[in-house]
Amino acid sequence: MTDSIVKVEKLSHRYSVQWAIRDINFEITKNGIYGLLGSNGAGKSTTMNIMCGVLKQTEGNVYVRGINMRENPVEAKRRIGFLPQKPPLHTDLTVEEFLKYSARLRFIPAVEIDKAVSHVLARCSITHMRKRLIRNLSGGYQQRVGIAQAIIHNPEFVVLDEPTNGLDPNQILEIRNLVKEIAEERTVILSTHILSEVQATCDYIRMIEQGRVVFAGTVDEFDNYIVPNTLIVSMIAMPSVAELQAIPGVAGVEELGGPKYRLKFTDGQEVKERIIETSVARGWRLTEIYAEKSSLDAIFAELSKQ
Ligand SMILES: Nc1ncnc2c1ncn2[C@@H]1O[C@H](COP(=O)(O)OP(=O)(O)OP(=O)(O)O)[C@@H](O)[C@H]1O
Repeated sequence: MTDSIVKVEKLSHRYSVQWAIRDINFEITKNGIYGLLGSNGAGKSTTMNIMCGVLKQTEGNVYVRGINMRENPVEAKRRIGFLPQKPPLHTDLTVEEFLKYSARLRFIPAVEIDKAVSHVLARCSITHMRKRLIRNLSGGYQQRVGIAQAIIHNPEFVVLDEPTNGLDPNQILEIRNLVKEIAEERTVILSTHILSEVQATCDYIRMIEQGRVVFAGTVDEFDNYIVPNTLIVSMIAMPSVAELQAIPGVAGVEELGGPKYRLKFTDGQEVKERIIETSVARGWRLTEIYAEKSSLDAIFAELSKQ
């Protein structure tokens, strides 16, 4: 069997005249949780809808385990589970009725449906809710039902479009944990416009802006993408701001309270050595100096500009 779990090749889509996504390429060959990150309107849902075969692309191809979604959608979709941005829940059904219905839609043989439903009820911790009408469930439980229908046919690849959108903080944590659990057995790709969501849940990031992929890598690589340009320093004998500013390479000084400063610098590592040397020479008694990591928000803003 091919190593390629999913491959997106030169994918472009135009709704009317305007391109929603343009030339998206990526391949997933390793299990893990992949975050598709982008601001509103970046093209995440369009990409996911095409990957799952619910929208026909204008150009390009999607392969699931080497099967072309356009040419052989039934076979490709067997391997994919999908939770769209608006979960396809029939709210007048009970949880159990809805999952049985989903199982039939996924061609699960009649004799295996009860077992499949029991399995996903347990997996998503909703067994005790199985007789409840979906419309009476909280947002968090409805989302669990949405995830349960996405994995009812035990797909090896699961696509979740903004799975924590609209949930309260406790529900968000619960859904994140559930996503991590289901990813132990399969590959998951989820979309979000929230940076902390990716950091908390995902192993890898694809960032998409204005319909194009602008970053692909691990969460750590993403975090380090922009070289830090600030240092945090603490000193026992605090110098004045003017004295710090006079050190060549220091472009700005911000007092952080206590014996702590944030120094903006312009010329890489050398400035750190200069600060240490000056501190020793003038008896400032430096206790701490480290480069500050760029916040994900800063990286996001930087990448969005490209
Ligand atoms: N059915 C449609 N008809 C016309 N334009 C559309 C349609 N759906 C999406 N678009 C446009 O395509 C672009 C990408 O939208 P898409 O929904 O894929 O983005 P997104 O990243 O998922 O954003 P969001 O998080 O807001 O859903 C946007 O400019 C959007 O307005």
